Amino acid sequence: MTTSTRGVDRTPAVLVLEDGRTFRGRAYGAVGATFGEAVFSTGMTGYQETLTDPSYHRQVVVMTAPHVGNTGVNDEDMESKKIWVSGYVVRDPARVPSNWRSTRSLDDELAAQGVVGISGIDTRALTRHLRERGAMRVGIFSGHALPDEGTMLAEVRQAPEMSGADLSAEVATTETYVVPAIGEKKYTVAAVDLGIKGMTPHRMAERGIEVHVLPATATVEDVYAVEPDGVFFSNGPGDPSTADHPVAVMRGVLEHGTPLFGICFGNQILGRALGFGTFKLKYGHRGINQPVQDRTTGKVEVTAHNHGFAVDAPLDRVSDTPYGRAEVSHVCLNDNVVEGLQLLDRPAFSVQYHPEAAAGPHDAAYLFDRFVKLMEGQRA
Ligand SMILES: NC(=O)CC[C@H](N)C(=O)O
Repeated sequence: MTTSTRGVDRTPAVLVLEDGRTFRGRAYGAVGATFGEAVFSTGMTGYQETLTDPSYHRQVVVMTAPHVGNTGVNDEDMESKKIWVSGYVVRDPARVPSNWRSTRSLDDELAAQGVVGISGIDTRALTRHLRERGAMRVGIFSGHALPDEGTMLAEVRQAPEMSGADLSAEVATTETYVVPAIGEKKYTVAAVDLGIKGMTPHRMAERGIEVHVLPATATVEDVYAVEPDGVFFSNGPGDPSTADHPVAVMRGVLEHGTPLFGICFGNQILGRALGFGTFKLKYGHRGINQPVQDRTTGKVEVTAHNHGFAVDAPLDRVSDTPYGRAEVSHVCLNDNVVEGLQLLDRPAFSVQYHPEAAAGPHDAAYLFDRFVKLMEGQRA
C-alpha cells in the first residue's frame, strides 16, 4: 500500500470549455495550465493504460467513474513510456491507493510527469455537457493566482483543434525496434507505428510473431525490407484525414497482396485507402464496455474503444474498391458506427476498437488469430 504524499490538494483549479462553461475544483497532479480536446472515458478501471495510450495525445480525459486512483500506479501496466493525455479530470481522487502491485499514487505520478489535472468537479455534469455539445477544446488552470475568466477563455480558443491535427510523428518511434516472438518464431510482421500501444506487439508475439515496429515515416520499401509475412498499421492520435503518408504506404501493401491488419487509426487508414471518407464523431467512443457485433459471425463482443473519428462506409452493401470488394465487418451496437472493415478479394481487415484489450475485456482477441490465419493461408 502506498500513501499519497500530496493528500488532498487545496490549490484551486478551474476547467474552462471553449463554449465558455467553467467548472471550479482543486489541482490534481501538476499545477499549471494545459490545453487539449475534452473527451470522456467510461472505463471504471484501467486508468493507467488510458493515460499512457499515445492515441490520447492532446486530449484532456474526463473520467466518468467518480472515484479514480484507487489502485495507484505500477511499473507493469504502462502502454508506452509516458503519460500522453494533456490533462486529467476526476471527481474524487483516492486518498489512499491500495493494490499489491502499486508503487506510487496516481496524483504523484501525474505531478512527476508534469501532467496538469483537476479534481473535485462534477464530472457527470461535464460529461452530459460534452454529450450534448460535442467534444471541444478545454483548458485546465491551477494555482493560487489564476488569470481572469476572459483571459483563460481566450487562451482555450487559441489552442489547436483536433480536426486537422497530424500527430503520429509526435508520438511514434523514430527508430525501428523488434519485439521478439514468445516461443517458436512462426511469422514476421512489419508494424507501422502511428502511436502503438505496448500490448499490441505483445499480443502478436504471444502468437509466435516477431514484430518489427517501424516509424510512422516508413516507406513501402522499408516495410518490405523486413520481408514480412504480414503488415500491421497501429492506433494513433489525430485526424485520419491528415494521414496521407500511411494511406499511400497501405495502398502499396494492398497492391502487393500481403496480409494486412489495422487497429483504430489503422482502420481509418484502411478506410481511406479503399476510398471511403472519415469524419469526426460528436463525442467519440472511449471506454472498455462498448458492444460491437462481428457481422461475419453475428456474435456480439464487449470491447475497448478510444476513437473520436470514424469511417464513412455503407453498412448495407458490399462496396467496390480499387482492391476488390470490401464490406463493413463490425458495427457498434450503440450507434451503428463502423467498427471494422474487411476485403473480400484480398487478405486485409481492420477494426476501429482495441482487441489488444489494455485495459478491457478479451472478447476480441480472436482478431489476432484471424491475422495469423491470413498469414498461414498466404503460405499454404
Ligand atoms: N486510438 C486511435 O487509434 C484513435 C484514432 C483517431 N485518432 C481517432 O480519434 O479516432
